[in-house]
Amino acid sequence: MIGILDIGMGNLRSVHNAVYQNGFDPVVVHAAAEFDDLTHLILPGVGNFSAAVPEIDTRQLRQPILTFVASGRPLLGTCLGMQLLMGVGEEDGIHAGLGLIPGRVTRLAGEGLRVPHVGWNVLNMTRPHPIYEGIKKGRDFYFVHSYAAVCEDGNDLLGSTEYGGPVTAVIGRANVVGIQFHPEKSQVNGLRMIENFCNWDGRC
Ligand SMILES: NC(=O)CC[C@H](N)C(=O)O
Repeated sequence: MIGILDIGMGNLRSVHNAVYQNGFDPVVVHAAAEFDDLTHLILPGVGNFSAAVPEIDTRQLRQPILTFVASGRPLLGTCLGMQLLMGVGEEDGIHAGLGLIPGRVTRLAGEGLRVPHVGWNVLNMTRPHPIYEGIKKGRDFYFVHSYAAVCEDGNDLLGSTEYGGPVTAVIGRANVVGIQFHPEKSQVNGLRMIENFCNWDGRC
Protein backbone atom coordinates (compact mmCIF):
# COMPACT_ATOMS: atom_id res chain seq x y z
CA MET A 1 0.00 0.00 0.00
CA ILE A 2 1.31 3.45 -0.96
CA GLY A 3 1.37 5.95 1.92
CA ILE A 4 1.40 9.70 1.52
CA LEU A 5 2.68 11.35 4.71
CA ASP A 6 0.76 14.31 6.06
CA ILE A 7 3.14 16.72 7.82
CA GLY A 8 0.63 19.54 7.64
CA MET A 9 2.38 21.19 4.70
CA GLY A 10 1.92 18.93 1.77
CA ASN A 11 0.18 19.16 -1.54
CA LEU A 12 -1.52 15.97 -0.44
CA ARG A 13 -4.52 16.11 -2.73
CA SER A 14 -2.52 16.57 -5.93
CA VAL A 15 0.03 13.91 -4.99
CA HIS A 16 -2.80 11.56 -4.02
CA ASN A 17 -4.45 12.16 -7.40
CA ALA A 18 -1.19 11.51 -9.26
CA VAL A 19 -0.74 8.16 -7.49
CA TYR A 20 -4.42 7.28 -8.01
CA GLN A 21 -4.22 8.14 -11.73
CA ASN A 22 -1.53 5.47 -11.96
CA GLY A 23 -3.95 2.85 -10.75
CA PHE A 24 -2.87 2.70 -7.12
CA ASP A 25 -5.07 3.30 -4.09
CA PRO A 26 -2.91 5.43 -1.79
CA VAL A 27 -3.63 6.30 1.82
CA VAL A 28 -2.76 9.51 3.60
CA VAL A 29 -0.95 8.61 6.82
CA HIS A 30 -0.43 10.78 9.87
CA ALA A 31 1.40 8.66 12.46
CA ALA A 32 3.94 5.85 12.79
CA ALA A 33 1.26 3.29 13.68
CA GLU A 34 -0.04 3.65 10.13
CA PHE A 35 3.31 2.76 8.53
CA ASP A 36 3.19 -1.00 9.20
CA ASP A 37 1.03 -1.91 6.20
CA LEU A 38 2.80 0.42 3.77
CA THR A 39 4.97 -0.85 0.93
CA HIS A 40 6.02 2.67 -0.15
CA LEU A 41 6.03 6.09 1.51
CA ILE A 42 5.85 9.48 -0.20
CA LEU A 43 6.92 12.63 1.65
CA PRO A 44 5.35 15.51 -0.29
CA GLY A 45 5.90 19.08 0.60
CA VAL A 46 5.13 22.63 -0.27
CA GLY A 47 6.35 25.35 2.04
CA ASN A 48 9.22 26.39 4.21
CA PHE A 49 11.90 23.95 5.38
CA SER A 50 12.12 25.78 8.72
CA ALA A 51 8.39 25.25 9.31
CA ALA A 52 8.39 21.63 8.16
CA VAL A 53 11.07 20.38 10.57
CA PRO A 54 9.10 21.25 13.74
CA GLU A 55 6.02 19.67 12.17
CA ILE A 56 7.92 16.40 11.69
CA ASP A 57 9.27 16.49 15.23
CA THR A 58 6.02 17.62 16.91
CA ARG A 59 4.21 14.83 15.14
CA GLN A 60 6.96 12.40 16.30
CA LEU A 61 7.61 11.29 12.73
CA ARG A 62 11.40 11.67 12.49
CA GLN A 63 12.38 8.26 13.89
CA PRO A 64 9.47 6.37 12.27
CA ILE A 65 10.53 7.71 8.86
CA LEU A 66 14.13 6.58 9.51
CA THR A 67 12.87 3.18 10.69
CA PHE A 68 10.71 2.87 7.58
CA VAL A 69 13.76 3.51 5.39
CA ALA A 70 15.86 1.07 7.44
CA SER A 71 13.25 -1.60 6.64
CA GLY A 72 14.28 -1.29 2.98
CA ARG A 73 10.93 -0.03 1.75
CA PRO A 74 11.09 2.81 -0.81
CA LEU A 75 10.74 6.45 0.28
CA LEU A 76 10.12 9.31 -2.18
CA GLY A 77 10.45 12.98 -1.26
CA THR A 78 8.97 15.57 -3.61
CA CYS A 79 9.94 19.27 -3.67
CA LEU A 80 10.14 20.34 -0.01
CA GLY A 81 9.85 16.64 0.83
CA MET A 82 13.01 16.00 -1.14
CA GLN A 83 14.82 18.79 0.65
CA LEU A 84 13.84 17.32 4.02
CA LEU A 85 15.74 14.12 3.11
CA MET A 86 18.99 16.09 3.35
CA GLY A 87 21.16 16.66 6.43
CA VAL A 88 20.74 20.42 6.86
CA GLY A 89 18.39 23.05 5.49
CA GLU A 90 19.30 26.74 5.42
CA GLU A 91 15.88 28.23 4.75
CA ASP A 92 15.18 30.82 7.49
CA GLY A 93 17.94 29.50 9.72
CA ILE A 94 19.85 26.26 10.07
CA HIS A 95 17.62 23.23 10.58
CA ALA A 96 18.27 19.49 10.84
CA GLY A 97 16.70 17.53 8.02
CA LEU A 98 16.22 13.77 8.11
CA GLY A 99 19.86 13.16 7.16
CA LEU A 100 19.00 10.31 4.81
CA ILE A 101 21.13 11.92 2.10
CA PRO A 102 24.20 13.83 3.34
CA GLY A 103 24.36 17.45 2.26
CA ARG A 104 22.76 20.84 2.62
CA VAL A 105 19.83 22.71 1.13
CA THR A 106 21.04 26.16 0.20
CA ARG A 107 19.45 29.19 -1.45
CA LEU A 108 19.66 29.50 -5.20
CA ALA A 109 22.10 32.27 -6.05
CA GLY A 110 23.64 33.81 -9.11
CA GLU A 111 24.25 37.17 -10.72
CA GLY A 112 20.86 38.51 -11.78
CA LEU A 113 19.20 35.15 -11.08
CA ARG A 114 15.47 35.46 -10.36
CA VAL A 115 14.55 33.50 -7.26
CA PRO A 116 12.32 31.51 -6.87
CA HIS A 117 12.93 29.30 -9.88
CA VAL A 118 9.40 28.93 -11.21
CA GLY A 119 8.40 27.08 -14.37
CA TRP A 120 9.23 24.35 -16.79
CA ASN A 121 12.82 23.28 -17.10
CA VAL A 122 14.98 20.46 -18.38
CA LEU A 123 15.99 17.36 -16.48
CA ASN A 124 19.48 16.04 -17.18
CA MET A 125 19.44 12.45 -15.92
CA THR A 126 23.03 12.18 -14.76
CA ARG A 127 22.90 8.63 -13.34
CA PRO A 128 20.56 5.72 -14.16
CA HIS A 129 17.75 4.90 -11.72
CA PRO A 130 14.56 2.81 -11.84
CA ILE A 131 12.52 6.00 -11.38
CA TYR A 132 13.64 7.04 -14.89
CA GLU A 133 12.15 3.97 -16.59
CA GLY A 134 10.32 5.08 -19.76
CA ILE A 135 10.84 8.80 -19.13
CA LYS A 136 10.71 10.69 -22.41
CA LYS A 137 13.89 12.66 -22.93
CA GLY A 138 13.71 16.30 -23.93
CA ARG A 139 10.53 17.00 -22.00
CA ASP A 140 10.49 19.51 -19.18
CA PHE A 141 9.46 19.25 -15.54
CA TYR A 142 7.75 21.89 -13.40
CA PHE A 143 9.83 23.58 -10.68
CA VAL A 144 8.88 26.00 -7.90
CA HIS A 145 11.67 26.51 -5.39
CA SER A 146 14.16 28.99 -3.96
CA TYR A 147 16.47 26.43 -2.39
CA ALA A 148 18.28 23.42 -3.78
CA ALA A 149 20.05 20.36 -2.41
CA VAL A 150 23.83 20.12 -2.56
CA CYS A 151 24.84 16.47 -2.06
CA GLU A 152 28.08 15.74 -0.19
CA ASP A 153 28.48 12.55 -2.21
CA GLY A 154 28.24 12.97 -5.95
CA ASN A 155 26.93 9.43 -6.22
CA ASP A 156 23.70 10.64 -4.60
CA LEU A 157 23.09 13.14 -7.41
CA LEU A 158 20.88 11.46 -10.02
CA GLY A 159 19.72 14.42 -12.08
CA SER A 160 20.02 18.16 -12.48
CA THR A 161 18.38 21.08 -14.21
CA GLU A 162 19.89 24.33 -15.47
CA TYR A 163 19.23 27.56 -13.60
CA GLY A 164 22.18 29.92 -13.35
CA GLY A 165 24.26 26.72 -13.61
CA PRO A 166 23.49 23.09 -12.71
CA VAL A 167 20.85 22.75 -9.95
CA THR A 168 20.03 19.46 -8.23
CA ALA A 169 16.76 17.99 -9.52
CA VAL A 170 16.89 14.28 -8.51
CA ILE A 171 18.76 12.65 -5.62
CA GLY A 172 18.90 9.10 -4.38
CA ARG A 173 20.65 6.66 -2.09
CA ALA A 174 19.63 2.98 -1.73
CA ASN A 175 15.84 2.88 -1.26
CA VAL A 176 15.48 6.67 -0.91
CA VAL A 177 14.81 8.98 -3.85
CA GLY A 178 13.96 12.66 -4.05
CA ILE A 179 12.78 14.94 -6.82
CA GLN A 180 12.91 18.74 -6.59
CA PHE A 181 10.22 19.40 -9.20
CA HIS A 182 6.50 18.74 -8.76
CA PRO A 183 5.77 15.39 -10.43
CA GLU A 184 2.05 15.96 -10.11
CA LYS A 185 2.48 19.15 -12.18
CA SER A 186 4.95 17.67 -14.65
CA GLN A 187 2.39 15.99 -16.91
CA VAL A 188 3.21 12.66 -18.57
CA ASN A 189 6.77 12.37 -17.33
CA GLY A 190 5.85 13.38 -13.81
CA LEU A 191 3.07 10.81 -13.66
CA ARG A 192 5.43 8.17 -15.06
CA MET A 193 7.95 8.89 -12.33
CA ILE A 194 5.24 8.46 -9.70
CA GLU A 195 4.25 5.18 -11.37
CA ASN A 196 7.88 4.03 -11.47
CA PHE A 197 8.28 4.81 -7.78
CA CYS A 198 5.10 2.94 -6.84
CA ASN A 199 6.35 -0.11 -8.76
CA TRP A 200 9.89 0.10 -7.40
CA ASP A 201 11.13 -2.49 -4.89
CA GLY A 202 13.70 -0.08 -3.49
CA ARG A 203 16.70 -1.77 -5.07
CA CYS A 204 18.93 -0.17 -7.70
N1 LIG B 1 7.59 24.66 -3.45
C1 LIG B 1 8.21 24.49 -2.28
O1 LIG B 1 7.70 23.87 -1.37
C2 LIG B 1 9.57 25.11 -2.12
C3 LIG B 1 10.39 24.47 -1.05
C4 LIG B 1 11.34 25.45 -0.41
N2 LIG B 1 10.62 26.40 0.46
C5 LIG B 1 12.12 26.20 -1.48
O2 LIG B 1 11.84 27.39 -1.66
O3 LIG B 1 12.99 25.65 -2.15
